[in-house]
Amino acid sequence: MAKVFSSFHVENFCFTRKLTILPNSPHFQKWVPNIFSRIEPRNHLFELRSSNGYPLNAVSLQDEGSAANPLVQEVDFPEFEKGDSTLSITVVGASGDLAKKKIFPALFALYYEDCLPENFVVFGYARTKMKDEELRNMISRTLTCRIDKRENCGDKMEQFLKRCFYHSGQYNSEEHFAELNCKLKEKEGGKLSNRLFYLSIPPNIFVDVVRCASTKASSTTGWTRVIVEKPFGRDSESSSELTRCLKQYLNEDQIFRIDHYLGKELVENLSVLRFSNLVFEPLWSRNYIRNVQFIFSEDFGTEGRGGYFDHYGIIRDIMQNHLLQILALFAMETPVSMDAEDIRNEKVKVLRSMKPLQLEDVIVGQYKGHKKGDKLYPGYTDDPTVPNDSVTPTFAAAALFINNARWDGVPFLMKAGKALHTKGAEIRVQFRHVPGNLYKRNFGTDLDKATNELVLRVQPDEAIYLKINNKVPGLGMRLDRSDLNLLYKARYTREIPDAYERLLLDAVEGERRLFIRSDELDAAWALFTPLLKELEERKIAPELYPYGSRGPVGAYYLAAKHNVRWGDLTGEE
Ligand SMILES: NC(=O)C1=CN([C@@H]2O[C@H](COP(=O)(O)OP(=O)(O)OC[C@H]3O[C@@H](n4cnc5c(N)ncnc54)[C@H](OP(=O)(O)O)[C@@H]3O)[C@@H](O)[C@H]2O)C=CC1
Ligand SMILES: O=C1O[C@H](COP(=O)(O)O)[C@@H](O)[C@H](O)[C@H]1O
Repeated sequence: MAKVFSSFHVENFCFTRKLTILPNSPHFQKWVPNIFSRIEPRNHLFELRSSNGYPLNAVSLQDEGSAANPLVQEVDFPEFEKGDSTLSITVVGASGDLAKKKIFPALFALYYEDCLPENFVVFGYARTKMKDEELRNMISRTLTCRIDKRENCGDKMEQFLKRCFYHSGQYNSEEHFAELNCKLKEKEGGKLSNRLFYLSIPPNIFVDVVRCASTKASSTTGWTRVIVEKPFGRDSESSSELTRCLKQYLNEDQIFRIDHYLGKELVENLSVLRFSNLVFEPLWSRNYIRNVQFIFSEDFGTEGRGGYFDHYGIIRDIMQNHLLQILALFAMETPVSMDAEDIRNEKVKVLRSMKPLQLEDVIVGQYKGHKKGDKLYPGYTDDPTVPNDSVTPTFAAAALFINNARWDGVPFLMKAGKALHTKGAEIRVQFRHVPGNLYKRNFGTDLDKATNELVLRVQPDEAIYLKINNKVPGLGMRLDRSDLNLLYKARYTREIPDAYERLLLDAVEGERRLFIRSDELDAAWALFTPLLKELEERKIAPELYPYGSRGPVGAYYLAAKHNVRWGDLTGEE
């Protein structure tokens, strides 16, 4: 008979029990049985951080149920010895930019934080010939991450590097993946093994790798999962074809399509802000919101990635995925729960309710060379890997609409560009004017300056601030716009994990909430594909803007057409 308890503390827990959530707790009904999965502290009752038999270190569970009405139950579970399973993470494309910049640092940070199971190994796989030692040198040489300044970083790094190995092979060679399989088995030592492959490679070789890895290097005892980087296709057709090909070798639940913006702290917080604060959700509709802006800006060009970029352009690189995903989270209806399927169901509904994008809803731009002082900044087409007559946009602004009861008529504006004056990403919510505003004359003729604005600064310097009108202290009545400001670095001492850390951990734990489901992807492509076709078939010339500027003026006209004034990432108004 299962033992029932209402409060529980676990120290160095080694998967000797399973906790299950009783059915009288509706939030938890979908909790996956059989495995220990991370439960988000979504009802503030638990935080479990482990999966599939891996040790949990110093986890504290607190249950607010009572003995009469318990929420947690301990049930029998076959005893597992500590360390009975292994996890391998194979980074395919280990010699590449993303692997060096993001994936290895994220793995090290997870290791440092004790988030990875006791038995885990990292394999690098690529064509470049390298010995294990060379991979280790590459990792330690290029590794910069938030852990750098921490205590014991050097010792931890030594331990981490001992777990890193390399295998050189072709991406379409079953034989080479069979060799990798042998090396993996050797490290696993006959234990139950779970395998995660991270495809950090150009998309044209995704299918080859998935074929070889799934036929020759899948786990035979545990799970096999594959993280697929973007771009996931270039349009509806190629994306469906890619999904079809991958599904010859993998089930949907093995595919983790990553969009690293979903792993950013502020983006994760969007749902918390909306659904756990009474002050926001009632305002979250056309009744109070005038427009919403999603802004992405980089102060550098496509340096070093021109060849890739020219095939995709900024709409595919940033808008169709990162900004659209944030928009969907922003605009979705309240999900039944915070479970992956419930959230993704709501996001798909938003995407499918969107008005088809037309040429008139978009403006495109491309940066040109610009001399500032002594320094000459190159234009996009100065890159030798980019054709001189390329019309690929490095900047785009778009006005999108959601045809549903909540958002009818509200412009959702997106703006994304490279080689602009600043780097940052923000969500800006501009509220309507106060009807019959008693202080109208204090604002002169520009009532826009009097409206409230909620800003979620995704990066850099994560912050949430609300612009409100306030009386300037003193005699007389003068108003100004001030900020209620939640600046993360002032409020929290904890470091913000990199998006790749969060997403890698989620993939290890089988948490799919922040990964893209295939129907979401279809809906996202359905929205952008006709527009992209038209832009490309008609070879619409982008408006040129100088490197380091604020982008094409066309973006201002587009916004003005919808009665919108862009917010400024630098805070200037
Ligand atoms: N870099 C970034 O900031 C971001 C990248 N991405 C995506 O992540 C993936 C990896 O990106 P990134 O690391 O920049 O890519 P790279 O161009 O650096 O490629 C990664 C590795 O793949 C191999 N490779 C490169 N080109 C080819 C080719 N034509 N045929 C076969 N193998 C090739 C190379 O390894 P070897 O020659 O040793 O086999 C290379 O080291 C891509 O899908 C990219 O779109 C997504 C977001 C950001
Ligand atoms: O996916 C991509 O994202 C990066 C920007 O990511 P960030 O986390 O540094 O903001 C962008 O530079 C790249 O072009 C794009 O492919």
